[in-house]
Amino acid sequence: MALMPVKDARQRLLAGVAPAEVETVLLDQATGRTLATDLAAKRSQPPFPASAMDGYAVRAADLTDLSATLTVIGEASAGHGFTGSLGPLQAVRIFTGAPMPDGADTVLIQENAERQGDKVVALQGEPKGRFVRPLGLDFLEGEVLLKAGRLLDERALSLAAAMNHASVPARRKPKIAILATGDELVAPGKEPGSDQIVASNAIGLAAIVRMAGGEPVDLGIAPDDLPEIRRRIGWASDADVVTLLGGASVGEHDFTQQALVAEGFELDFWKIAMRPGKPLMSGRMDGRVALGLPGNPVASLVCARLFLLPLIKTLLGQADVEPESEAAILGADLAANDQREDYLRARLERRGDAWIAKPFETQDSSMLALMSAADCLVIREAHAPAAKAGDVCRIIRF
Ligand SMILES: Nc1nc2c(c(=O)[nH]1)N[C@H]1C(S)=C(S)[C@@H](COP(=O)(O)OP(=O)(O)OC[C@H]3O[C@@H](n4cnc5c(N)ncnc54)[C@H](O)[C@@H]3O)O[C@H]1N2
Ligand code: MOO
Repeated sequence: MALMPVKDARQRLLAGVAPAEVETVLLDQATGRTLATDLAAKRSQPPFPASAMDGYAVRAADLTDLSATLTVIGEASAGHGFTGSLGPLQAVRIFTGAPMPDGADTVLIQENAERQGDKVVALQGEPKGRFVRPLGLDFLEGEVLLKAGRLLDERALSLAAAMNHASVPARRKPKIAILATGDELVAPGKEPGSDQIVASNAIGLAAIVRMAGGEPVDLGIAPDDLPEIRRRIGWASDADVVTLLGGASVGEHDFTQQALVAEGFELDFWKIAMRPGKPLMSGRMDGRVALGLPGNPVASLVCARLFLLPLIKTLLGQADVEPESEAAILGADLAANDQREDYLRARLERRGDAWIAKPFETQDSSMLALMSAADCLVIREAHAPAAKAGDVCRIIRF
Protein backbone atom coordinates (compact mmCIF):
# COMPACT_ATOMS: atom_id res chain seq x y z
CA MET A 1 0.00 0.00 0.00
CA ALA A 2 1.36 3.44 -0.91
CA LEU A 3 2.05 5.53 2.17
CA MET A 4 0.67 9.07 2.39
CA PRO A 5 3.27 11.77 1.54
CA VAL A 6 4.34 13.98 4.44
CA LYS A 7 2.97 17.21 2.89
CA ASP A 8 -0.44 15.64 2.20
CA ALA A 9 -0.63 14.32 5.75
CA ARG A 10 0.17 17.75 7.19
CA GLN A 11 -2.38 19.40 4.92
CA ARG A 12 -5.05 16.96 6.07
CA LEU A 13 -4.12 17.44 9.70
CA LEU A 14 -4.42 21.22 9.48
CA ALA A 15 -7.46 21.39 7.21
CA GLY A 16 -10.40 23.07 8.90
CA VAL A 17 -8.59 23.62 12.22
CA ALA A 18 -9.95 26.90 13.62
CA PRO A 19 -7.89 29.24 15.82
CA ALA A 20 -8.60 29.12 19.56
CA GLU A 21 -10.75 31.81 21.18
CA VAL A 22 -9.54 35.32 22.00
CA GLU A 23 -8.72 36.46 25.53
CA THR A 24 -7.40 39.70 26.96
CA VAL A 25 -3.89 39.36 28.34
CA LEU A 26 -1.89 41.93 30.31
CA LEU A 27 1.31 42.89 28.50
CA ASP A 28 3.60 41.46 31.16
CA GLN A 29 1.79 38.12 30.89
CA ALA A 30 1.75 38.06 27.10
CA THR A 31 5.28 36.94 26.25
CA GLY A 32 5.16 34.18 23.66
CA ARG A 33 1.42 34.57 23.08
CA THR A 34 -0.04 35.28 19.65
CA LEU A 35 -1.92 38.45 18.81
CA ALA A 36 -5.52 37.68 17.86
CA THR A 37 -6.51 40.91 16.09
CA ASP A 38 -4.73 43.78 14.36
CA LEU A 39 -3.48 46.36 16.86
CA ALA A 40 -3.58 50.10 16.07
CA ALA A 41 -1.65 52.86 17.84
CA LYS A 42 -3.70 54.75 20.44
CA ARG A 43 -1.29 57.68 20.21
CA SER A 44 1.48 59.09 18.05
CA GLN A 45 5.12 58.63 18.97
CA PRO A 46 6.74 60.96 19.63
CA PRO A 47 3.57 62.87 20.49
CA PHE A 48 5.40 66.18 19.90
CA PRO A 49 8.49 67.27 17.97
CA ALA A 50 11.29 66.17 20.30
CA SER A 51 14.99 66.80 20.69
CA ALA A 52 17.21 63.85 19.78
CA MET A 53 20.27 65.32 21.55
CA ASP A 54 21.45 67.34 24.54
CA GLY A 55 22.19 70.96 23.55
CA TYR A 56 20.26 74.10 22.68
CA ALA A 57 16.95 74.52 20.87
CA VAL A 58 17.49 77.32 18.35
CA ARG A 59 16.30 78.73 15.04
CA ALA A 60 18.60 77.48 12.26
CA ALA A 61 18.43 80.95 10.68
CA ASP A 62 20.21 82.38 13.74
CA LEU A 63 23.24 80.13 13.11
CA THR A 64 24.05 81.51 9.67
CA ASP A 65 26.13 84.26 11.28
CA LEU A 66 28.51 82.51 13.70
CA SER A 67 29.45 85.77 15.42
CA ALA A 68 25.87 86.05 16.69
CA THR A 69 25.33 85.52 20.40
CA LEU A 70 22.10 83.83 21.49
CA THR A 71 20.41 84.39 24.82
CA VAL A 72 19.41 81.30 26.79
CA ILE A 73 15.87 81.97 28.04
CA GLY A 74 14.98 78.69 29.71
CA GLU A 75 15.29 74.93 29.84
CA ALA A 76 13.41 71.91 28.45
CA SER A 77 14.05 68.36 29.62
CA ALA A 78 12.25 65.04 29.08
CA GLY A 79 8.96 65.32 30.95
CA HIS A 80 9.36 69.08 31.47
CA GLY A 81 8.72 71.18 28.38
CA PHE A 82 9.51 74.90 28.07
CA THR A 83 6.23 76.75 28.21
CA GLY A 84 7.27 79.97 26.53
CA SER A 85 8.08 80.72 22.96
CA LEU A 86 11.49 81.29 21.40
CA GLY A 87 12.16 84.45 19.38
CA PRO A 88 15.06 85.58 17.14
CA LEU A 89 18.54 85.17 18.69
CA GLN A 90 17.15 83.20 21.58
CA ALA A 91 17.96 79.64 22.66
CA VAL A 92 16.55 77.15 25.17
CA ARG A 93 18.81 74.65 26.95
CA ILE A 94 17.37 71.31 25.89
CA PHE A 95 17.90 67.64 26.71
CA THR A 96 17.24 64.43 24.78
CA GLY A 97 13.54 63.57 24.66
CA ALA A 98 12.31 67.05 25.60
CA PRO A 99 9.56 68.69 23.53
CA MET A 100 10.91 71.35 21.16
CA PRO A 101 9.88 74.81 22.37
CA ASP A 102 7.55 76.85 20.15
CA GLY A 103 9.58 78.90 17.70
CA ALA A 104 12.64 76.58 17.73
CA ASP A 105 13.32 74.41 14.69
CA THR A 106 16.81 72.97 15.27
CA VAL A 107 19.02 71.55 18.02
CA LEU A 108 22.58 72.74 18.32
CA ILE A 109 24.39 69.96 20.22
CA GLN A 110 26.36 71.14 23.23
CA GLU A 111 29.65 69.91 21.72
CA ASN A 112 29.17 72.57 19.03
CA ALA A 113 28.25 75.40 21.39
CA GLU A 114 30.14 77.66 23.77
CA ARG A 115 28.17 78.72 26.81
CA GLN A 116 28.94 81.74 28.92
CA GLY A 117 26.40 82.60 31.60
CA ASP A 118 23.05 83.07 29.88
CA LYS A 119 24.70 83.45 26.47
CA VAL A 120 25.60 80.79 23.94
CA VAL A 121 27.58 80.99 20.71
CA ALA A 122 27.34 78.42 17.93
CA LEU A 123 30.65 76.94 16.73
CA GLN A 124 29.04 75.77 13.50
CA GLY A 125 25.83 76.22 11.52
CA GLU A 126 23.15 73.51 11.31
CA PRO A 127 20.53 72.73 8.68
CA LYS A 128 16.95 73.46 9.79
CA GLY A 129 15.46 70.47 11.61
CA ARG A 130 18.81 68.99 12.65
CA PHE A 131 18.44 66.64 15.67
CA VAL A 132 14.68 67.20 15.84
CA ARG A 133 12.42 64.14 15.78
CA PRO A 134 9.18 65.22 14.14
CA LEU A 135 5.82 64.35 15.75
CA GLY A 136 4.92 60.77 14.76
CA LEU A 137 8.41 59.90 13.48
CA ASP A 138 8.03 56.40 14.95
CA PHE A 139 4.27 56.01 14.33
CA LEU A 140 1.04 57.94 14.08
CA GLU A 141 -2.17 57.43 16.05
CA GLY A 142 -4.44 54.96 14.26
CA GLU A 143 -1.65 53.18 12.37
CA VAL A 144 -1.94 49.36 12.48
CA LEU A 145 1.53 48.29 13.50
CA LEU A 146 0.99 44.75 14.76
CA LYS A 147 -0.98 42.27 12.70
CA ALA A 148 -3.20 39.43 13.90
CA GLY A 149 -1.13 36.25 14.13
CA ARG A 150 2.01 38.07 15.26
CA LEU A 151 4.06 36.31 17.89
CA LEU A 152 4.37 38.58 20.90
CA ASP A 153 8.11 38.76 21.38
CA GLU A 154 10.08 41.50 23.08
CA ARG A 155 9.84 43.82 20.06
CA ALA A 156 6.10 43.44 19.55
CA LEU A 157 5.40 43.85 23.28
CA SER A 158 7.54 46.99 23.55
CA LEU A 159 5.70 48.44 20.57
CA ALA A 160 2.28 47.51 21.99
CA ALA A 161 3.26 49.31 25.21
CA ALA A 162 4.49 52.38 23.29
CA MET A 163 1.15 52.40 21.44
CA ASN A 164 -0.42 52.69 24.94
CA HIS A 165 -2.04 49.27 25.19
CA ALA A 166 -1.97 47.86 28.72
CA SER A 167 -3.29 44.52 27.49
CA VAL A 168 -3.66 42.76 24.15
CA PRO A 169 -6.18 40.41 22.55
CA ALA A 170 -4.34 37.08 22.35
CA ARG A 171 -5.30 33.56 21.37
CA ARG A 172 -6.04 31.21 24.22
CA LYS A 173 -3.17 28.77 24.75
CA PRO A 174 -4.20 25.58 23.01
CA LYS A 175 -4.43 22.66 25.43
CA ILE A 176 -2.37 19.74 24.23
CA ALA A 177 -2.99 16.57 26.21
CA ILE A 178 -0.10 14.11 26.23
CA LEU A 179 -0.47 10.44 27.09
CA ALA A 180 2.47 8.03 27.07
CA THR A 181 1.56 4.37 26.62
CA GLY A 182 3.51 1.20 27.25
CA ASP A 183 3.97 -1.44 29.95
CA GLU A 184 7.71 -0.87 29.70
CA LEU A 185 7.63 2.78 30.78
CA VAL A 186 8.39 4.36 34.13
CA ALA A 187 8.56 8.08 34.89
CA PRO A 188 12.01 9.76 34.93
CA GLY A 189 13.70 9.33 38.31
CA LYS A 190 11.85 6.07 39.14
CA GLU A 191 13.60 2.70 39.28
CA PRO A 192 12.66 0.73 36.13
CA GLY A 193 12.06 -3.03 36.41
CA SER A 194 14.35 -5.39 34.51
CA ASP A 195 12.16 -5.19 31.37
CA GLN A 196 11.50 -1.50 31.62
CA ILE A 197 12.90 1.81 30.37
CA VAL A 198 12.44 5.45 31.33
CA ALA A 199 9.69 7.36 29.51
CA SER A 200 11.19 10.37 27.77
CA ASN A 201 8.81 11.29 24.98
CA ALA A 202 6.19 13.14 27.02
CA ILE A 203 8.85 15.42 28.49
CA GLY A 204 10.12 16.41 25.02
CA LEU A 205 6.58 16.85 23.75
CA ALA A 206 5.60 19.09 26.63
CA ALA A 207 8.70 21.20 25.98
CA ILE A 208 7.78 21.64 22.31
CA VAL A 209 4.20 22.53 23.30
CA ARG A 210 5.35 25.14 25.82
CA MET A 211 7.92 26.65 23.45
CA ALA A 212 5.23 26.92 20.77
CA GLY A 213 2.85 28.78 23.10
CA GLY A 214 0.55 25.91 24.01
CA GLU A 215 -0.37 24.42 27.38
CA PRO A 216 0.62 20.78 27.88
CA VAL A 217 -1.77 18.63 29.89
CA ASP A 218 -0.05 15.57 31.31
CA LEU A 219 -2.19 12.43 31.15
CA GLY A 220 0.64 10.34 32.62
CA ILE A 221 1.69 6.87 31.52
CA ALA A 222 -0.87 4.23 30.64
CA PRO A 223 0.00 0.54 30.43
CA ASP A 224 -0.77 -1.31 27.19
CA ASP A 225 -4.34 -1.76 28.30
CA LEU A 226 -7.24 -0.57 26.19
CA PRO A 227 -9.67 0.40 29.00
CA GLU A 228 -6.95 2.34 30.83
CA ILE A 229 -5.86 4.18 27.68
CA ARG A 230 -9.51 5.02 26.96
CA ARG A 231 -10.06 6.21 30.53
CA ARG A 232 -7.12 8.61 30.28
CA ILE A 233 -8.19 9.92 26.86
CA GLY A 234 -11.50 10.70 28.60
CA TRP A 235 -9.69 12.95 31.09
CA ALA A 236 -8.78 15.23 28.19
CA SER A 237 -12.28 16.14 27.04
CA ASP A 238 -11.44 19.87 27.05
CA ALA A 239 -8.11 19.51 25.21
CA ASP A 240 -7.79 20.90 21.68
CA VAL A 241 -5.41 18.09 20.80
CA VAL A 242 -5.00 14.66 22.35
CA THR A 243 -1.53 13.28 21.72
CA LEU A 244 -0.83 9.61 22.27
CA LEU A 245 2.75 8.43 22.37
CA GLY A 246 3.59 4.89 21.31
CA GLY A 247 1.33 2.01 20.43
CA ALA A 248 0.86 3.50 16.98
CA SER A 249 2.31 0.58 15.03
CA VAL A 250 0.96 -2.82 14.08
CA GLY A 251 1.89 -4.93 17.11
CA GLU A 252 -0.61 -6.79 19.30
CA HIS A 253 0.10 -4.35 22.13
CA ASP A 254 -0.53 -1.29 19.99
CA PHE A 255 -3.88 0.12 21.15
CA THR A 256 -3.69 3.78 20.18
CA GLN A 257 -5.98 3.53 17.20
CA GLN A 258 -8.54 1.30 18.90
CA ALA A 259 -8.68 3.55 21.92
CA LEU A 260 -9.14 6.73 19.90
CA VAL A 261 -11.90 5.21 17.78
CA ALA A 262 -13.63 3.77 20.85
CA GLU A 263 -13.59 7.25 22.41
CA GLY A 264 -15.35 8.70 19.37
CA PHE A 265 -12.50 9.95 17.21
CA GLU A 266 -12.81 9.33 13.50
CA LEU A 267 -9.53 8.11 12.06
CA ASP A 268 -8.22 10.49 9.42
CA PHE A 269 -4.93 8.94 8.37
CA TRP A 270 -2.52 6.30 9.62
CA LYS A 271 0.95 5.54 8.27
CA ILE A 272 2.84 8.10 6.26
CA ALA A 273 5.82 8.07 3.91
CA MET A 274 8.24 9.40 6.47
CA ARG A 275 11.33 8.17 8.30
CA PRO A 276 11.28 8.39 11.23
CA GLY A 277 7.55 8.55 11.83
CA LYS A 278 5.89 5.98 9.62
CA PRO A 279 3.10 4.96 12.04
CA LEU A 280 1.85 8.55 12.56
CA MET A 281 -1.90 8.69 12.95
CA SER A 282 -4.51 11.42 13.20
CA GLY A 283 -8.18 11.53 14.06
CA ARG A 284 -10.97 14.08 14.54
CA MET A 285 -13.95 14.52 16.83
CA ASP A 286 -16.07 17.70 16.92
CA GLY A 287 -13.22 19.96 15.85
CA ARG A 288 -10.78 18.31 18.26
CA VAL A 289 -7.70 16.59 16.89
CA ALA A 290 -6.06 13.35 18.00
CA LEU A 291 -2.49 12.67 17.05
CA GLY A 292 -0.86 9.29 17.53
CA LEU A 293 2.92 9.68 17.55
CA PRO A 294 5.30 6.77 17.14
CA GLY A 295 6.91 5.50 20.33
CA ASN A 296 10.51 5.61 19.15
CA PRO A 297 11.81 8.74 20.89
CA VAL A 298 13.40 10.37 17.83
CA ALA A 299 10.36 9.59 15.68
CA SER A 300 8.17 11.13 18.33
CA LEU A 301 10.20 14.37 18.43
CA VAL A 302 10.58 14.67 14.65
CA CYS A 303 6.84 14.12 14.17
CA ALA A 304 6.11 16.69 16.86
CA ARG A 305 8.19 19.25 14.98
CA LEU A 306 6.68 18.47 11.60
CA PHE A 307 3.05 17.97 12.65
CA LEU A 308 2.26 19.04 16.21
CA LEU A 309 4.11 22.36 15.92
CA PRO A 310 2.24 23.48 12.75
CA LEU A 311 -0.99 22.35 14.42
CA ILE A 312 -0.33 24.51 17.49
CA LYS A 313 0.61 27.45 15.26
CA THR A 314 -2.66 27.02 13.36
CA LEU A 315 -4.60 26.96 16.64
CA LEU A 316 -2.81 30.19 17.54
CA GLY A 317 -3.82 31.82 14.25
CA GLN A 318 -0.24 32.26 13.06
CA ALA A 319 0.39 32.77 9.35
CA ASP A 320 3.47 30.71 8.48
CA VAL A 321 2.92 27.33 10.03
CA GLU A 322 4.90 25.09 7.68
CA PRO A 323 8.31 23.93 8.98
CA GLU A 324 10.98 26.34 7.82
CA SER A 325 13.70 24.78 5.70
CA GLU A 326 16.79 26.31 4.15
CA ALA A 327 19.54 25.32 1.74
CA ALA A 328 22.85 23.83 2.90
CA ILE A 329 25.68 21.79 1.43
CA LEU A 330 25.69 18.08 2.03
CA GLY A 331 28.74 16.93 3.99
CA ALA A 332 28.60 13.21 3.09
CA ASP A 333 27.55 10.89 0.27
CA LEU A 334 24.04 9.49 0.62
CA ALA A 335 22.47 6.44 -1.02
CA ALA A 336 19.29 6.71 -3.10
CA ASN A 337 16.18 7.01 -0.94
CA ASP A 338 13.12 4.74 -0.87
CA GLN A 339 9.46 5.78 -0.69
CA ARG A 340 9.74 7.40 2.77
CA GLU A 341 10.80 11.05 3.01
CA ASP A 342 13.80 10.96 5.32
CA TYR A 343 14.71 13.40 8.08
CA LEU A 344 18.35 12.69 8.87
CA ARG A 345 19.89 13.93 12.09
CA ALA A 346 22.97 15.96 11.14
CA ARG A 347 25.71 18.21 12.39
CA LEU A 348 26.10 21.69 10.88
CA GLU A 349 29.51 23.23 10.26
CA ARG A 350 30.26 26.66 8.87
CA ARG A 351 32.75 26.66 5.99
CA GLY A 352 33.31 30.17 4.63
CA ASP A 353 29.87 31.45 3.66
CA ALA A 354 28.31 27.99 3.46
CA TRP A 355 26.72 25.66 5.99
CA ILE A 356 27.81 22.03 5.64
CA ALA A 357 25.28 19.48 6.92
CA LYS A 358 26.83 16.15 7.78
CA PRO A 359 24.30 13.42 8.63
CA PHE A 360 25.31 10.98 11.37
CA GLU A 361 26.18 7.54 10.04
CA THR A 362 23.68 5.92 12.37
CA GLN A 363 20.08 7.07 12.03
CA ASP A 364 18.23 4.70 14.36
CA SER A 365 15.04 6.37 15.58
CA SER A 366 15.61 5.21 19.14
CA MET A 367 18.82 7.22 19.60
CA LEU A 368 18.18 10.34 21.63
CA ALA A 369 21.84 11.10 22.30
CA LEU A 370 22.47 11.63 18.59
CA MET A 371 19.22 13.57 18.27
CA SER A 372 20.32 15.96 20.96
CA ALA A 373 23.78 16.30 19.37
CA ALA A 374 22.22 17.18 16.00
CA ASP A 375 22.01 20.77 14.79
CA CYS A 376 19.52 20.09 12.03
CA LEU A 377 17.54 17.57 10.05
CA VAL A 378 18.55 16.95 6.44
CA ILE A 379 15.46 16.36 4.32
CA ARG A 380 15.71 13.58 1.75
CA GLU A 381 12.70 13.48 -0.52
CA ALA A 382 11.02 10.20 -1.26
CA HIS A 383 12.81 8.39 -4.12
CA ALA A 384 15.64 10.96 -4.13
CA PRO A 385 18.57 9.66 -6.21
CA ALA A 386 21.95 9.08 -4.58
CA ALA A 387 23.62 12.33 -3.53
CA LYS A 388 27.26 13.32 -3.21
CA ALA A 389 29.05 15.40 -0.59
CA GLY A 390 29.00 18.95 -1.98
CA ASP A 391 25.48 18.69 -3.41
CA VAL A 392 22.89 21.20 -2.26
CA CYS A 393 20.39 19.83 0.27
CA ARG A 394 17.58 21.24 2.40
CA ILE A 395 17.72 21.32 6.16
CA ILE A 396 15.48 22.18 9.09
CA ARG A 397 17.49 23.73 11.90
CA PHE A 398 16.81 22.98 15.53
N1 LIG B 1 6.23 -4.98 11.80
C1 LIG B 1 6.42 -3.68 11.95
N2 LIG B 1 6.98 -3.24 13.07
C2 LIG B 1 7.16 -1.92 13.24
C3 LIG B 1 6.82 -1.03 12.22
C4 LIG B 1 6.22 -1.52 11.04
O1 LIG B 1 5.87 -0.79 10.12
N3 LIG B 1 6.02 -2.87 10.97
N4 LIG B 1 7.10 0.30 12.39
C5 LIG B 1 8.24 0.61 13.22
C6 LIG B 1 8.34 2.02 13.39
S1 LIG B 1 8.81 2.88 12.06
C7 LIG B 1 8.17 2.60 14.60
S2 LIG B 1 8.46 4.25 14.77
C8 LIG B 1 7.77 1.88 15.77
C9 LIG B 1 6.67 2.65 16.46
O2 LIG B 1 5.85 1.84 17.12
P1 LIG B 1 4.81 2.34 18.18
O3 LIG B 1 4.33 3.69 17.92
O4 LIG B 1 3.80 1.27 18.28
O5 LIG B 1 5.68 2.43 19.49
P2 LIG B 1 5.96 1.35 20.59
O6 LIG B 1 6.03 0.01 19.98
O7 LIG B 1 5.04 1.59 21.69
O8 LIG B 1 7.40 1.81 21.00
C10 LIG B 1 8.47 1.82 20.13
C11 LIG B 1 9.77 2.01 20.94
O9 LIG B 1 9.71 3.26 21.57
C12 LIG B 1 9.80 3.12 22.98
N5 LIG B 1 8.90 4.09 23.62
C13 LIG B 1 7.57 4.11 23.54
N6 LIG B 1 7.06 5.12 24.24
C14 LIG B 1 8.11 5.77 24.77
C15 LIG B 1 8.24 6.89 25.63
N7 LIG B 1 7.16 7.58 26.04
N8 LIG B 1 9.48 7.28 26.00
C16 LIG B 1 10.56 6.59 25.57
N9 LIG B 1 10.50 5.50 24.77
C17 LIG B 1 9.29 5.10 24.39
C18 LIG B 1 9.36 1.70 23.24
O10 LIG B 1 9.85 1.20 24.44
C19 LIG B 1 9.90 0.99 22.03
O11 LIG B 1 11.25 0.69 22.20
O12 LIG B 1 7.33 0.58 15.43
C20 LIG B 1 8.22 -0.12 14.55
N10 LIG B 1 7.76 -1.45 14.40
O1 MOO C 1 9.73 5.60 11.52
MO1 MOO C 1 10.08 4.76 12.90
O2 MOO C 1 9.63 6.25 13.37
O3 MOO C 1 11.47 4.32 12.00
O4 MOO C 1 11.29 4.75 14.01
